[in-house]
Amino acid sequence: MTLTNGFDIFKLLNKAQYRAVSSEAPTVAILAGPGSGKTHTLTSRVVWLIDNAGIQPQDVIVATFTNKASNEMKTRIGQALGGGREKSIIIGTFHSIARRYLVKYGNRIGLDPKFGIADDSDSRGIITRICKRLDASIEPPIARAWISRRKAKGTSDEQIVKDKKGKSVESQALERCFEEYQSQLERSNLLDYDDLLVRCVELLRKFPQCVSNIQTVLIDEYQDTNGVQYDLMKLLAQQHRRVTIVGDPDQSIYGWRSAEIKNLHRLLRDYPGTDEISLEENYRSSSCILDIALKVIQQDQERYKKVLLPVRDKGTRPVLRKLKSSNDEADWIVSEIKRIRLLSGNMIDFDDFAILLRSAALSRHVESALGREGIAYRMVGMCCLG
Ligand SMILES: Nc1ncnc2c1ncn2[C@@H]1O[C@H](COP(=O)(O)OP(=O)(O)OP(=O)(O)O)[C@@H](O)[C@H]1O
Repeated sequence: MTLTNGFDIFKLLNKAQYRAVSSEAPTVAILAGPGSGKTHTLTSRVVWLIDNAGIQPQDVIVATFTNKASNEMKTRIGQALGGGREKSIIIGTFHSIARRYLVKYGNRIGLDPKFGIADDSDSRGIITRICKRLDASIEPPIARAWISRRKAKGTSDEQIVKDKKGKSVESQALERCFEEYQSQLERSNLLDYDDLLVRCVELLRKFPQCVSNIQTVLIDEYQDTNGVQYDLMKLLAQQHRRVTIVGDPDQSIYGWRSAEIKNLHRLLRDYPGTDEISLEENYRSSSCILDIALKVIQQDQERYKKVLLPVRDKGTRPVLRKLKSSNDEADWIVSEIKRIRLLSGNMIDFDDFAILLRSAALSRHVESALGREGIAYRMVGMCCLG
């Protein structure tokens, strides 16, 4: 399959990926494990929908979970489509897409178009002040998480029933804090991140014509959507009900941010006839790594079952060592680096090794051990993994 500009981005697709990219079904669910080319497939589907199925770029919405992912996707789509056509596609995080519609049409639901955004630290500050003033024994971080969870739930029928049941156990102090927080935001013409989604849902429910041009909606990392994001996805796609999602239920990392694994079943229920496609080949890891990862994850009896077949060779068997102290761990890591380097006749150099830490605070012992052995190292991305 060649594009109108003669570029053949599809030649790199395997059979299952190709089927997903060119599926004629209105709704497509691509469910696959890590490193199986999900993002690559989603990007190619956007290109196919525009170049092959004739959908106009400005009628396509692609939602991702980070700005970085959006930018990368835009670049890749741009390279394939050419002619700057990617510039008209609405690609962004759920929040940026919601903000865009609210700026344009928010006055229809009584929003001042000059609204500001309360970022995390603004929200924290407002809630801390309210908690102090209320003099209730609620911790501001708990109140904040509760408020955010409440907004993120969305408004599906299941959820409303649950909310009604839950009301009696919700503490009055939290309710009060919630109300005060909302009126403070309103007085200051601010929306927090959750409000962007909630208000956009309200807008699109009342004024579906705001998205009447939208032909198709594609979602990356679908496993991380929460209730309100699901509502938003449905509303954005309400005109033609054409949705493509890619995700890996095993990789859901936003449980704490109300990501709902149930959203997958909800999608299959709400969009009967969804073309379910699994990508089984893994391009990233050796079979030894995949075997161990599967053994861990398969302990979850309720997981959505899917296969992961290595394309790469067997590789080296991963080793799990439990040592008595952080010092012992650090010494062992350094001795392993030296051993492996020696075994390779110094072909493997120090900058071929990476040591991953769950948090930067854990680096002290490792850094001392490396220092003792005179091994130069570089600390990168002082950000936690866990
Ligand atoms: N058909 C293919 N042939 C060769 N390489 C491929 C193919 N599909 C994907 N890849 C490569 O596999 C790697 C993983 O691709 P990609 O990032 O799209 O996977 P992913 O499933 O989105 O990963 P993750 O689960 O981590 O988000 C990339 O280096 C990509 O270029």
